[in-house]
Amino acid sequence: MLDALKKQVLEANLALPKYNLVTFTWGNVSGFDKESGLVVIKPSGVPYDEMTVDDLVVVDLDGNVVEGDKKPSSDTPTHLVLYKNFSGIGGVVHTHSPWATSWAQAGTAIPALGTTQADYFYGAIPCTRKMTETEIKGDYERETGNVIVETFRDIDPLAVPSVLVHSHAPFNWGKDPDEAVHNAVVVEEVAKMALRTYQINPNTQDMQQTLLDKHYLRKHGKDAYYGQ
Ligand SMILES: O=C(CO)[C@@H](O)[C@H](O)COP(=O)(O)O
Repeated sequence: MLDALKKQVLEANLALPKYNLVTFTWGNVSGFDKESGLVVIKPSGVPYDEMTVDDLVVVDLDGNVVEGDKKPSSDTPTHLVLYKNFSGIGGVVHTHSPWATSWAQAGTAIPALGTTQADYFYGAIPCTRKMTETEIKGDYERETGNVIVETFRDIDPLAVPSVLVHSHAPFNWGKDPDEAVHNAVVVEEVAKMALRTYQINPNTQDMQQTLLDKHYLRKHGKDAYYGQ
């Protein structure tokens, strides 16, 4: 079942080490099939260089395994909360990419300091609040999804396809697994750029609104000149 989606999800998972977004078996990618309401996700703890399409696991939105003989990713509950709450997304990626994870561990949103981030995120990449002891000791993965949804109460997840989970690492999404991985690569790049910008000039002001007013409207407004 879902052979085409399984191929996409496998390729997206194998792209994580290729783009240096993960070490060992860290991170995971899933894909959502709207028609069936089923999710294809990475098996937990399987090395990427050994992973095959037959290792992937198919679950329903309640987390029940529909197909597959391996345990699904330990982060499956987080992916499922995002699919249930962010309509229109078809792929979710979680990594521990070092630069973005550094911002997450600091509990700080990545400010938009330049046009690269403005192009993709039109502003800051948000960081969730710190999770409570109850949330952490409870169903941590499901509560991680809930705190992400809470963070996006006033943010359109289709406009800002990424978040830093406080003290943990980034989650990213997109219309499909491939776009979700693309966004994960960009988050890591802009996280690196922002950190280095502050190293060069600690007084760098957050350019978010300036970029939004000027750059965003020029490149993405009604008179957009960007792209074909
Ligand atoms: O965030 C974590 C662990 O802190 C997980 O994302 C692991 O990095 C990968 O877990 P599996 O997907 O292999 O279960």
